[in-house]
Amino acid sequence: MSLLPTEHTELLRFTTAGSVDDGKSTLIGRLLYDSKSIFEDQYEAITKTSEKRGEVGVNLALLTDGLKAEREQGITIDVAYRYFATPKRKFIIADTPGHIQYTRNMVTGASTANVALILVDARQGVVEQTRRHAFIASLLQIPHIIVCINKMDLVDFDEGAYNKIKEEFQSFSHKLDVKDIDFIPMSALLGDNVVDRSENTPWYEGSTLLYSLENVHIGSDNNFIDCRFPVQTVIRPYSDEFHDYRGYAGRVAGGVFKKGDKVTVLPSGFTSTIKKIDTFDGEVQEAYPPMSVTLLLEDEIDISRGDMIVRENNQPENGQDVEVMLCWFNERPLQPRGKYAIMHTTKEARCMIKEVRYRLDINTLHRDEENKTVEMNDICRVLLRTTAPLFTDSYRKNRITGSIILVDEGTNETVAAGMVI
Ligand SMILES: Nc1nc2c(ncn2[C@@H]2O[C@H](COP(=O)(O)OP(=O)(O)OP(=O)(O)O)[C@@H](O)[C@H]2O)c(=O)[nH]1
Repeated sequence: MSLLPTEHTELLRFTTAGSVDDGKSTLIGRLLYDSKSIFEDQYEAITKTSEKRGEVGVNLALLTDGLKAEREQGITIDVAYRYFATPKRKFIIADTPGHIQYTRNMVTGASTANVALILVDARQGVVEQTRRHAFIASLLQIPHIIVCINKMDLVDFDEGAYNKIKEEFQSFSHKLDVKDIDFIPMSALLGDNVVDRSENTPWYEGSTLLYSLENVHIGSDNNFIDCRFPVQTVIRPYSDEFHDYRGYAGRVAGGVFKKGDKVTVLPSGFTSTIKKIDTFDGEVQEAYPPMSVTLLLEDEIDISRGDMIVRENNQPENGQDVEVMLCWFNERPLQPRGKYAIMHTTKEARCMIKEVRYRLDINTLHRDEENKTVEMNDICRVLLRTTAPLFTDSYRKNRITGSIILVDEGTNETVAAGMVI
């Protein structure tokens, strides 16, 4: 039996969040090292660098320092992605810097994550940043949160310290919309409860971080109920062999599509039946998220990029007024009644910010309806008016059909990400 992950091994995406120096880099380094995901030569290189710097022991944070350097060069790469695998799962880590202003980094890194790791320094306890990160994780509907209570070695692995932080976190997280929260006492530096069970926390009955990451149930993180297929490309090869081939390629955003299913195409409203489902590896009988497939229909109907294939009795919202929670990314503040390009699944349109309903203070969750100036990293609720109808679901129901992005047409910069309410 091969111990290497196969292409069918489940993929889990997670993001890390914490204040500066809570130990994110050390934790990722420890995870990679103890799970044997780094190569000997990398380990030798960081051993040498640690010695040269006169550090005691090997500084595992150096493993991610290359990424840090990259990150610091510019805003465009301020979320660094890292990949590792164990025989059980493949992992993609979105590593975001912990600076106070960097809400947008977390939003970028977390929008597709299954799990968010929120680091807390055991000596500091829950701080403003912790609340902020928990709030963003709930806003982005990250299905699982693991609160990593780190640096337990500096509080003598005291159960009381751990319980106090856990209770403090729970006292505000119950107000947030998070389904699954776990707490793990650990020392990223020494490796306690990261990959190996710690002997220093006999009072802790939960699992190690790697065990949780390998076993957390992510199968139901996707929506398998409401059928949504945004058409990305119409495939119509111009060769004799395929002369009657006409397929619609894209990625399933929700539900299960089966051969023989009756479907409806938006916006035209035409109906047809699925004749065949093709993939890169050949024909399949059914398709579900996040598969990339090509659907072939029984009838010749006019379909183009940005259209959506759904079921007649279960359709998304279809309109030009869209209410969203926006996270503003740009240095130029939001322009009330400003016009932006809007991207939603495979569809592009233009929109105007019709009204800012309120700005949210994410530390207090207070809704400010007086001062509605929205600046970088602010979160606000707005009403958008689009030039063409969008087929949306609430973000709560579907993270793909429920998200939008706003782009400044002049500079081509992404200025905001939004979640449909
Ligand atoms: N004693 C102790 N020190 C730790 C632990 N984890 C990290 N550290 C130390 O805390 C400091 C900060 O760790 P980093 O991993 O660089 O922190 P970070 O959160 O990645 O910092 P930024 O990337 O700058 O946001 C380093 O000196 C680490 O050695 C731990 O579990 N115990």
